[in-house]
Amino acid sequence: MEKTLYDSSPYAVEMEHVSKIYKLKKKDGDSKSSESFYALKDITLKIAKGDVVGILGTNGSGKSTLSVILAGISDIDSGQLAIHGEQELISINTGLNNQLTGLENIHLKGALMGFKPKKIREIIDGVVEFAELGDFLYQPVKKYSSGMKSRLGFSISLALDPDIFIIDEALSVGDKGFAKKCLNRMKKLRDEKDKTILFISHSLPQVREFCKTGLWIEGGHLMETGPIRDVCDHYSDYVDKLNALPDKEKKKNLDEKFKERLIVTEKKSFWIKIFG
Ligand SMILES: Nc1ncnc2c1ncn2[C@@H]1O[C@H](COP(=O)(O)OP(=O)(O)OP(=O)(O)O)[C@@H](O)[C@H]1O
Repeated sequence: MEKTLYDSSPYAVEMEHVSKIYKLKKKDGDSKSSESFYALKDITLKIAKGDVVGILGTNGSGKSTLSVILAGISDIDSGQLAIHGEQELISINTGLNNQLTGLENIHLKGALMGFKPKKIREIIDGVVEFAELGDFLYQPVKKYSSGMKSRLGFSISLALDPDIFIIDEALSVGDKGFAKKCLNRMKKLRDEKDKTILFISHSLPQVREFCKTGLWIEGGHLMETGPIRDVCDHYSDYVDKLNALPDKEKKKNLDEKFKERLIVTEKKSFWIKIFG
């Protein structure tokens, strides 16, 4: 992945023919073939700096795969990718260290970002205030509920002030009050700073209200990008039609989608003959 910071590119993200392949576990023990699976297939897109993009798609379509690739956590298997700016992924799986306390996690994340201790001390107050975790801050994260982890992860990411926020379903855990507070903060960032925000959510009303651009992925393919209203309408029609299908047809559709993404490679067998 090419990563260029503080450059003059009008884009935060440029992807060309990007594919991501995962190996599948064998179900029948057949050693002659190995199966892999396109989590994303041939994705070409550009995301402008300062855009707020809603990423839509049914379960398993590849949204989280895209989010970890854009966050620089996962490599691509083919194609080209350029990220212009510092990015932070905020997800349910927040990347916190479970053995450390909340406070220690803030120190660790700051240190990993290359911040000096003074700068880390400066951001701690902001994190503590936003997360509202009280004395839980001094408890190991393994004692946290998923909502509390989300609070801490979200607050740390906000304090790190990246150029690109990637929010993967992070607002679907935790209580409504905190989700509202996060959304309000993100709206402020959207309106006042030139941050790029990539927002993955199954809540269409939230996406419609918050985002400018829509990006719809289905079965690992890019279906559509465009104004958020259009993409939401088309996606919503698609989901309605899918849900109206009888169960047998739904299963057929899922099986077909799976087959389209499957890569089967025949392995050659080598026999070594030992002549005595
Ligand atoms: N580490 C992995 N190893 C193998 N397969 C994976 C891995 N991660 C994801 N997949 C598969 O890749 C596909 C895309 O998964 P992904 O999590 O990106 O979908 P998603 O759109 O985020 O789904 P959801 O809305 O359910 O969160 C799925 O079929 C999933 O089973």
